[in-house]
Amino acid sequence: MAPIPGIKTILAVASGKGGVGKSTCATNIALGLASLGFRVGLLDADIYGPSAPKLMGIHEQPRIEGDRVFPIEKYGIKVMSMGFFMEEENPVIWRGPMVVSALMQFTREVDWGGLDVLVLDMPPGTGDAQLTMAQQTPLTGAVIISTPQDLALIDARKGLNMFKNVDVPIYGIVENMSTFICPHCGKPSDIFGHGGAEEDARRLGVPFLGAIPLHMDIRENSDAGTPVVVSQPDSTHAQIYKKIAIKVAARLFPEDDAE
Ligand SMILES: Nc1ncnc2c1ncn2[C@@H]1O[C@H](COP(=O)(O)OP(=O)(O)OP(=O)(O)O)[C@@H](O)[C@H]1O
Repeated sequence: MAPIPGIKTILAVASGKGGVGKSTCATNIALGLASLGFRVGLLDADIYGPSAPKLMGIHEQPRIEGDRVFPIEKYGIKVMSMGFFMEEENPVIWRGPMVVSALMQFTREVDWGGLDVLVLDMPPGTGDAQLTMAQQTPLTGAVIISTPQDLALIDARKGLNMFKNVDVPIYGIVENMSTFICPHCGKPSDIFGHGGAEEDARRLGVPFLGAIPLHMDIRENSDAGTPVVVSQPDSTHAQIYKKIAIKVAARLFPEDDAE
C-alpha cells in the first residue's frame, strides 16, 4: 500500500474489546516514543468514544486552513481526534463506512508536517470498521492491549487474528491493569489474575511487551489530562511505558538499531 507522504511509520494500537485501557496505553506509548526523540503524532481513531481530548487535556479546536486541518501540539506530540470537533454530550452515531472515510481523511488530509511515527489509537474491537482501517491504512505494525482476563478469554486473540489476516506485523501484547498496587500500603494484589499473559503471548507466538499495573495514579493522571509519562516521568509506571516504547521503536526502525 502507498505510504502517506511525510509519515515514516504507522503504529496501530488495538484491543479485542472496549475498556481495557487501550487509549491510555496508546497515549503513554506515543509520549514514550517522543521522549526517545522521535517526531510523533497521535491519531485518536476511536470515533465513537474519542478520548484524546480528555487524556491529553486538550480543549481547543484544531486550526483549519482551506482543506487542511492542523493537529494540536501538546507535550511534544501532534494530536488529532474527532473529539475536537464534537461536544461531549453528543455522541456520534455513524455507520461503519462513514467512520472509515472520516479516518482516511484524518490520516491523509491532516497536515502532520513530517512524522517518524503516527500512533493510531484504533476503535476497540475487531468489527468491519477496524478491519477496513487495518486494510486501508499502510500500517507498519500493531500492538494489542489486553487485560489479564481478556487474554484468557480470547478477546485479544481476535485482535491478533485481524492483523494477521491483513499481513500487518504484530509487535506484541501489552498486559494492562495487571497487578493492583494499593495506593495506601503499596501491597500488590492480582485482582484479575496475573502472570498468564506472558505465557499466553508465547503460546500465541507474539512478543510480550510488558505489564502495566492497575494503579490509581494512572487513572487519575489520565482523567486529569496529564499522562504519567509526562507528569511523572521518573515513576515506575512511566518507566514501564517507556520500555514498551523502546521495544516498539526497535521494530518500527530496525535500521537505527543496525547503525
Ligand atoms: N493501568 C491502569 N490503571 C488504572 N486505571 C487505568 C489503567 N489503564 C487505564 N485505566 C483507566 O481505565 C479507564 C479506561 O481506559 P481507556 O479509556 O484508556 O480504555 P479504552 O480501552 O481506550 O476504552 P474504550 O474502549 O472506551 O476506548 C480510564 O478511566 C483509564 O484512566
